[in-house]
Amino acid sequence: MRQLDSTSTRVPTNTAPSRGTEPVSGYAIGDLVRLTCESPAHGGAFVARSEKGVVFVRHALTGETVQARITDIGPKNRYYFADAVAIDTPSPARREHPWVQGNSLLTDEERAAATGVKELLGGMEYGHIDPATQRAYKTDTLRTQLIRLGGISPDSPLITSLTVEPMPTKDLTEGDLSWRSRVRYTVVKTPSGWRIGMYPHQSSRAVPVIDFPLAARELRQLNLHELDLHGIRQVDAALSSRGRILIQLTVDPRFTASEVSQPIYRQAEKLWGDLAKRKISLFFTPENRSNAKPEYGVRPSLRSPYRRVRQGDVLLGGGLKSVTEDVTFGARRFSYQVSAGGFWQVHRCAPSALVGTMLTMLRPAEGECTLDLYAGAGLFTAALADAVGERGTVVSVEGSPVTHRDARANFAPDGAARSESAKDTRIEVIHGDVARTLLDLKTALELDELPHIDAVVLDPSREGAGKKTLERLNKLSPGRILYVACDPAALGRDTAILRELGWDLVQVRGYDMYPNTHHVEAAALFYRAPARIKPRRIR
Ligand SMILES: C[S@@+](CC[C@H](N)C(=O)[O-])C[C@H]1O[C@@H](n2cnc3c(N)ncnc32)[C@H](O)[C@@H]1O
Repeated sequence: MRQLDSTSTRVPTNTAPSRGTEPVSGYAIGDLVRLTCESPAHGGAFVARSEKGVVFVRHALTGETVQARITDIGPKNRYYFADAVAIDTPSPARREHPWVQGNSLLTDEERAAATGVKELLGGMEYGHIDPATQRAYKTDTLRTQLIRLGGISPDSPLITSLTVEPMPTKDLTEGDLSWRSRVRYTVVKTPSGWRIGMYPHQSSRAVPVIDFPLAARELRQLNLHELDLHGIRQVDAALSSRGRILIQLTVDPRFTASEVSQPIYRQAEKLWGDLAKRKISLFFTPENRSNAKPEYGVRPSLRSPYRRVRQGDVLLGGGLKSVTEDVTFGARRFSYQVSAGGFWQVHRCAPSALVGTMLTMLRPAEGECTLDLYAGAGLFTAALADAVGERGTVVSVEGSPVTHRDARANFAPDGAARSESAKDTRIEVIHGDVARTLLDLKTALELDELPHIDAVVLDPSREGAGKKTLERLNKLSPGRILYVACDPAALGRDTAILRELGWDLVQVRGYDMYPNTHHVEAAALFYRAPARIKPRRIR
């Protein structure tokens, strides 16, 4: 552990500036300062006030006095960013960080001795906090964004009864770790070859990563850091609910997939044995497909059964370029095709938890017309179709071409994601931008090509849906909206817009879907004002 001698190091304290004194000059990057941390800020740092301005301290806890190294400076020296490197008064909620590369209390030398890499990595910025306290911070963040940005009263039962709920850990091997069924690494050049890498916080220079405890055990056991990934730009590894592993390797545009795939395949065989037997597929695909050189008929290995691949792609090992994901909710089971590089929820328990939440909050009923906006491969589409049945309708809208292709396959007449009761349900799978598609849906409503819309699921990416999309959605006069949010600030902003448009927030739930990071998921139900149901919390 880092030993700091505060008498020999410049360590200002965060006492308030006395009136009439000269303005103090700012901190410099690398300065070591002693600070007392207050509440968590959106983004994972903790607010500390000093005579030189506000400092956002990462790797700290509320109430702790820490010694922190300044890592970045905001405009006009108005605020600073710092990493806690030693703790003077540890919080009882502090625990040892489970990841050497993410532990800010180790010195560069200690991290380098353990892993060969000295830099501190992001991606697990709440790893030093016990899980209950992490959830308390996330509850606070969610409430704050709904109050400050969404305009909800702090006294509203929506706020006072809101708590971020834990995700089930039954499928996890190590409690609140190993929840990621998907991991993405960049590739970095090192003296020993090209290795998987991650970015330190606020850095554009990636460094090698040796292990990542949030990844599923099956993915960690691959020891991907041992592969020399010459010619690869990015690695996306996925573990399916059926235990298959699909690794997409995005090929640097200076190479072709056939050039780089064989050396990597040979290393993979040495590391993992027979890939087909171990159900591991390697899928090499050009970074920018439009620039990819056509490679007619290139099949570097015939050990795996022949599968159709696009020109320029190479598929080895288990021979899969998509996996099947099974999601169960109660007695129901939905199956989905998800391609390499296509969107799927990263927490292994998230798909079933989110489907359950959607069904209990939105309550789609037989015969209803529903929209699934930002639908991905159709996680909610399948459950909506099952609920509305053969007399009902689901319109599923997704913008990414790869993920849209998955949705099309999933909801084809014989698609795997259609349950028995959804065999004849009208499911429109649309590829397009949500805002743009809402204009087409308005026309379809006017032409009676679509029945009145009863219920909407809205699950946008981190930036939220935004004003244009919500205004257009409002013009369709749907009955109720379930907003699934992965960013509390975006949910706060969009809540304010919906309220201005005449919608009431009637129920909200939060989930700790990204343990050991500061991220949090929420589901918020809106009814057209005046609310048709009383705010309450459904368990
Ligand atoms: C948070 S994901 C949710 C996907 C899905 N609901 C699920 O849970 O699996 C958001 C999805 O919206 C898509 N997306 C983002 N912006 C979009 C836009 N403007 N129009 C259409 N789709 C968009 C992304 O490709 C991504 O698949």
